[in-house]
Amino acid sequence: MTDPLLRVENLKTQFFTDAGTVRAVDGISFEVREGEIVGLVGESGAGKSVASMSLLRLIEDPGEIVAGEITYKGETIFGLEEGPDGELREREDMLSNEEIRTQIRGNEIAVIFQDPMESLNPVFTIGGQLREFIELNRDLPKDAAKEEAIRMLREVGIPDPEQRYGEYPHQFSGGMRQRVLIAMALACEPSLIIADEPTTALDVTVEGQILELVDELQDKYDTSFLWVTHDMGVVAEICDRVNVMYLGEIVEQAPVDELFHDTKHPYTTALLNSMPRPDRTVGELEPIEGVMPEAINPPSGCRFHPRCPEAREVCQRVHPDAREVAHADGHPHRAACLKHDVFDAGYDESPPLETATQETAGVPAGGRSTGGPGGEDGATDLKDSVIEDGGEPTDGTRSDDRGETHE
Ligand SMILES: Nc1ncnc2c1ncn2[C@@H]1O[C@H](COP(=O)(O)OP(=O)(O)OP(=O)(O)O)[C@@H](O)[C@H]1O
Ligand code: NI
Repeated sequence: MTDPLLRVENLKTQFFTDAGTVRAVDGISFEVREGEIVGLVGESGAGKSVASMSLLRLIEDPGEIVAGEITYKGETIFGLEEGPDGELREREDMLSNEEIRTQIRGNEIAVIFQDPMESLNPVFTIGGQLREFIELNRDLPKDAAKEEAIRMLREVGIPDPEQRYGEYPHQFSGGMRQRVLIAMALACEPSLIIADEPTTALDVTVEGQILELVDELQDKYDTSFLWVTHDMGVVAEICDRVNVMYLGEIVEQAPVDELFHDTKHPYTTALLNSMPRPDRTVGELEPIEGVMPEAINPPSGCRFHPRCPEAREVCQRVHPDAREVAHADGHPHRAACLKHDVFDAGYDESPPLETATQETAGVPAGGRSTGGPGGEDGATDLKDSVIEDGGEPTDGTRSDDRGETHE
């Protein structure tokens, strides 16, 4: 296999606040290969945005990348080595801020954020901003840049682009503005686009259209994406492979079909069970019990154990790293859960823990069995629907969960 486009190894990003050290990203490893759409999914506060900002070294004070390695096309975006004094220092071959700004950002790796109004200036026309961006980044004369801007607007499905070119951001709908940002991201033909919840603020129909557009453009330009979302429905729609994040860690990593059909981490199961689906009424949804703890003081052992229906005593003590538990489509399926044999942690012999989830899960109406050896029926349920209904696992009900899971 060829080298991945982007390789992230054991990345740690922390914020040094008065209240303590926030371990926002705590040792994550993943790759994005050429032409892939890779998901980063998890609840609010999991560390998805901090992880994606770290990739372009956009973390600001009091935050800092404290460990790990980020490699893009063989270039070191971040890396540490031990200096002569024994202290860690930045590696010599690490790109400078200037190099990141001029050679990587925009040209090689573009970013699309959730709120287009943050990226678009309200006092300049859409076309003017896009043209200027193209002029600066592609070294084209004004006329050619304008032509290219109009072409890009058409490419992302803005009707009547010559006309809309002269309009201001407030004259565009949310979905149209997001299309403009996609045009801007694509304008320099980057190899990788990092998209941080770019469709979260949109209604479901518009979101669907944008996801379709991304799929099309991805096919055409062979751009790779790192797609950040809290929504498993979005993951099912566009991702090839997915990383599930919980409290700063990647707890499961697999090709998307494999993740949905053969879920290996109870947190992923919980995320999938909390996802609206056409075959379920809202009343049948099972919200994940409890709230994610603070990243300042994460729980001992497995960080998910206080909320996990399958937690055993050992899960309080032993911290699982993500290990390969299966292999699918030429990719490893990794999970950080002690119940798997590869951990050899004595899970089977360990007494079940009384977690909040297990107490409430006993209520018959919930339909979910208590933890213990047979506690995987959540996952079994899911096998029947999500993928089999043709990649449309969600419907109009999806917007319902937005307010609750994001912000
Ligand atoms: N500037 C900052 N100072 C202190 N803590 C921060 C800062 N930025 C982020 N954090 C913390 O880092 C952790 C991860 O935040 P992050 O924004 O990456 O989560 P997320 O997964 O993107 O969530 P969401 O879905 O809400 O966007 C959180 O605990 C957050 O409070
Ligand atoms: Ni975020």
